[in-house]
Amino acid sequence: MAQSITYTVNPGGNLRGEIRVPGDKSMSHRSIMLGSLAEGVTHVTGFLNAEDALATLQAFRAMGVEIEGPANGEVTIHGVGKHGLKQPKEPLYLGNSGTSMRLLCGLLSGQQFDSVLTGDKSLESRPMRRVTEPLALMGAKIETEVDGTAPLRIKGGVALKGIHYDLPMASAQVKSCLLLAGMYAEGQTSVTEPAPTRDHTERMLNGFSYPVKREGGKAMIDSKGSLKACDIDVPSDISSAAFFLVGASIAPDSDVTLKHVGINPTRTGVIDILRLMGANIEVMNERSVGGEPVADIRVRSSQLQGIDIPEELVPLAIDEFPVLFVAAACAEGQTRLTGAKELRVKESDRIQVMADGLQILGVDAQPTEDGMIINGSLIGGGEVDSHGDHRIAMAFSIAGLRASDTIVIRDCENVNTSFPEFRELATTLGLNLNSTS
Ligand SMILES: O=C(O)C1=C[C@@H](OP(=O)(O)O)[C@@H](O)[C@H](O)C1
Ligand SMILES: C=C(OP(=O)(O)O)C(=O)O
Repeated sequence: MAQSITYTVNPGGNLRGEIRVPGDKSMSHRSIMLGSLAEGVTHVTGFLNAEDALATLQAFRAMGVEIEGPANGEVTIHGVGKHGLKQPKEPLYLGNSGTSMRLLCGLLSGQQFDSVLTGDKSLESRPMRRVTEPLALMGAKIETEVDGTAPLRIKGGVALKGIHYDLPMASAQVKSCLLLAGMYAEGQTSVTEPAPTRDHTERMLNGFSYPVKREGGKAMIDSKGSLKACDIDVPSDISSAAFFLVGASIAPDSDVTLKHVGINPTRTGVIDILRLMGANIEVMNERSVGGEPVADIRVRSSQLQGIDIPEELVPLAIDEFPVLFVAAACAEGQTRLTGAKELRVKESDRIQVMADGLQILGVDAQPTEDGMIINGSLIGGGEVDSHGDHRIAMAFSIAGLRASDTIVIRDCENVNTSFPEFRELATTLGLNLNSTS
């Protein structure tokens, strides 16, 4: 078992400086998956060297793909083609990573061999029927535990057929799972989403010359294409940048520039929400890198105001709510989030766990079934539990900038799943954060 890490944040301070946060997690996963299935050698730069992305990388190595790196963010993938994966000798262990499990579940349903997907305690308690049910409609044979959780036992050698599926929830993982299965299905597979979600799978498939058609909220794929190796430059992860977008907004006298951040419009809800709250955020040097928009982002302190968060922004900021709740705690007036039930089935129940922690710190935070109501107030000190959820650990670290006393955060080891350099970069900018194990 991983060592238990505790963060201690001394109150106050400000954030100043220019940094580049690590590579985008969603794109790093997909670069390994698609690079492995491509014909030829794919070079990736900016790859996220963190546990979740490495879980995907190891899974493909276990299926016979030669992958060099990561070294300084560079990964070289010797693609085996769409039908070249080999049966893994052992179950594929995917750690804490929901994206790895759900996307792989679709991809492996179309292979000729059987496979088993496992994960840590958190991942093995997350709902998987959202992928196994539509895959079953395509003909896939997958066994789950009785409550629909992993381990997932996937039968190979099954003939998949294309379906149309209306997603019941806005989920890029479910959409991507079905598109990947659709690469092995007879006829067309199409997915309609109830609201836009991150579209890295569609963009990257096109980057690998695999046709994916899009019409409004519908994405369509069939099995006729093949993937051609390409070079991928993964930009910085806006979900990691988000901690500093909030931190520099709430801490007085702050001025931070975040370099080379991915600003795909399906990911920038955090900027929109913070701007609605009155944040001072400047998006500079916008450019396109490998089919994805990228920019440098400057953020300076401001007095945030409470708002009703527009529901259409929820899927576009889905991973940023833990730290947005901290922003709301520092805002003047009330902030209300609705339409965010999905937060309850992430690495932890992010509504309950954030509400519990904020209440311990003296904040008036009331959880609701699908969101939270927060009345801005002073943040005190205390001891909170991240429940092994990386984003909760980092969100409470940022709260320290406006706390009146020390905040102790338990169970922070999973920061390594998405942002191993968090403590180092945060302290470089000015956060008083110590880590002990
Ligand atoms: O497709 C992806 O890379 C992701 C999709 C989102 O999950 P859902 O599809 O479950 O909303 C997000 O929370 C996760 O961190 C990454
Ligand atoms: C929800 C997350 O990731 P995943 O679903 O891949 O575990 C996240 O990184 O916040």
